[in-house]
Amino acid sequence: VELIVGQPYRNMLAFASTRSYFFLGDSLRKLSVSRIAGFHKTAWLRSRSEGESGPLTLSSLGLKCEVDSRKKDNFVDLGSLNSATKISSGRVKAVRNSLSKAVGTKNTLKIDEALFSAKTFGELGLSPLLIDRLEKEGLTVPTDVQSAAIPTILQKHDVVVQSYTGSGKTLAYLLPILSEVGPLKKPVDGNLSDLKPGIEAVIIAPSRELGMQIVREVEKLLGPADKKLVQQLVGGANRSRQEEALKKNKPAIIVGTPGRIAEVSAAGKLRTHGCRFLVLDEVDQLLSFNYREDMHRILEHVGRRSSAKPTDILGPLARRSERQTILVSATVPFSVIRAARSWGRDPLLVRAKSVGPLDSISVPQPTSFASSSDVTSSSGSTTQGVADSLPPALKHYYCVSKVQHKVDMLRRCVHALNAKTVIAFMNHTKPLKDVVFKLEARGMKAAELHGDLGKLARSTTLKKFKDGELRVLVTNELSARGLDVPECDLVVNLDLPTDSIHYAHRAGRTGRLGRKGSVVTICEEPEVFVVKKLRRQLGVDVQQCDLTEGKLNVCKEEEVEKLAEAMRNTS
Ligand SMILES: Nc1ncnc2c1ncn2[C@@H]1O[C@H](COP(=O)(O)OP(=O)(O)OP(=O)(O)O)[C@@H](O)[C@H]1O
Repeated sequence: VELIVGQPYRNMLAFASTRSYFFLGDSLRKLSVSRIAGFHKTAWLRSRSEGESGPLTLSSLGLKCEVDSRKKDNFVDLGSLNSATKISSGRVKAVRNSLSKAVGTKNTLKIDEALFSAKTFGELGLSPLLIDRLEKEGLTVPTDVQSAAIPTILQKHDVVVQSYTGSGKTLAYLLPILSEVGPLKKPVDGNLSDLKPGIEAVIIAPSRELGMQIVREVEKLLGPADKKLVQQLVGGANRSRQEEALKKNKPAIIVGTPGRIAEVSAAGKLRTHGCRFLVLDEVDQLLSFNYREDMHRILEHVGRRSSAKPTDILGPLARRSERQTILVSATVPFSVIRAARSWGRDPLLVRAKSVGPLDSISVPQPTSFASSSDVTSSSGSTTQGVADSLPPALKHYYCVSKVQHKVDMLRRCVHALNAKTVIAFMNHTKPLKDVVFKLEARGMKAAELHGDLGKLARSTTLKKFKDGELRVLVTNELSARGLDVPECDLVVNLDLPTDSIHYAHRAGRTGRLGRKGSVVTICEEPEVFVVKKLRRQLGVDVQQCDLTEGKLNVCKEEEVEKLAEAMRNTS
């Protein structure tokens, strides 16, 4: 079945989540060579060679419409499933109300509500109880990716959900699950209390902070009386307490990190064979080497085995399980597509305005560059065409600086853009402290955030940053995915990201929900070619700028070469 969402309106941007994470803990567990070797025979092995492939990403909004209309012959209008409605002034008002309710008074950056989908949650086939809950939470209008994903998941398809950062992917998979599982599910023959015992959904996230964020979203929807029906199994927390809670609360939904879930499962304390849903959030991250053994176990144990026999070629992971497999990320390299084909049954690719078979996707050619030796690509591959994973409202700049002036450049950049909430990325942990020291010395409130800090220090720093007590958060790659601070209006790359995927996730920390945001990459002169390469891969205009007289000035094309020449002469 090939479908296209009949939405006449432009893409949406969802709310700010508080997804933040660091890759300490259970991802760093030792791997068994023999397990990995066996594992390599499966889809994982194939994912290794994915440097030869590119990501399948969202088109920018304007381009998207073109792509959709070109592919129209191959797609069916989702509007036939859900009568498309026009956004009336009343609808816009409802969205505005919904947003202001949900955003609260703290957020000052403007959200473009016109980018929200025209549909209401009520039109998507969700359970009435769930719709009531959503309304109570001030959520009435689904984002485009939710409009596309919810009916598709409810129709029991395996899916890969892809849309740009901050576009509401979490609810896009949580809502159809909660519509089928737990106390908010659709009544069966009018019987609301038809609750099945046992775990019905397992959601995996690559870090404990991200896992906890998802838990909080589920708890919010379940309400205080039923919040124990979701159980976290994240690393860094007391395992025996988690196991006790499992026994006592008999949760329907498990959210956790690969290491901890695999551990508890291996200890025989987690019964997931009756599980109906398996979600891998930030799936391309979960395909990385560190998670292989744990993910292998999870894929093997979640969901009842169907009678289908494994094929010799694909190995045990190819065995079809009766669970529904949902893979989610803003960036979907070919490794994800391959994994989806191996683990799912005729999976569909769900994007903001379209739903189609994975086979309908053409795979871009490989591109790759490495600028840092100890930062690995999330998927083990670099890819091209990730522009569709970037929030469309973002503005991208780069400026050239000598390495010793970078922090000063960052400070000037913050002032020039009058940025209030800034995330500065570096590739390594060690220099973060020095940057903080220099910023503080110049009167700019800053703090470092990385996985080597203790749990308490991390949460305190993050809270301070979210509360506006810090202006600049200096962090490393580990914060690039999931960290959600809606007020973040500037991302600065003090070191070049490893590849376009890393750029996209770093950049995605700002400009969430259609808010304004800028990304400034500060690079040395010899690195300019890398930025230009990134610019090509991203398909966005990364303009060269300089910072003089307290202003960010975009360099005119003819001046760019002169500046480069001047830099070469002074060095
Ligand atoms: N329809 C909606 N209306 C209002 N708020 C929404 C809606 N859908 C989601 N949100 C809120 O938007 C926030 C961001 O959504 P979410 O974290 O799912 O984005 P995402 O696409 O997963 O981003 P990322 O890829 O960066 O993780 C969440 O806090 C969620 O509560």
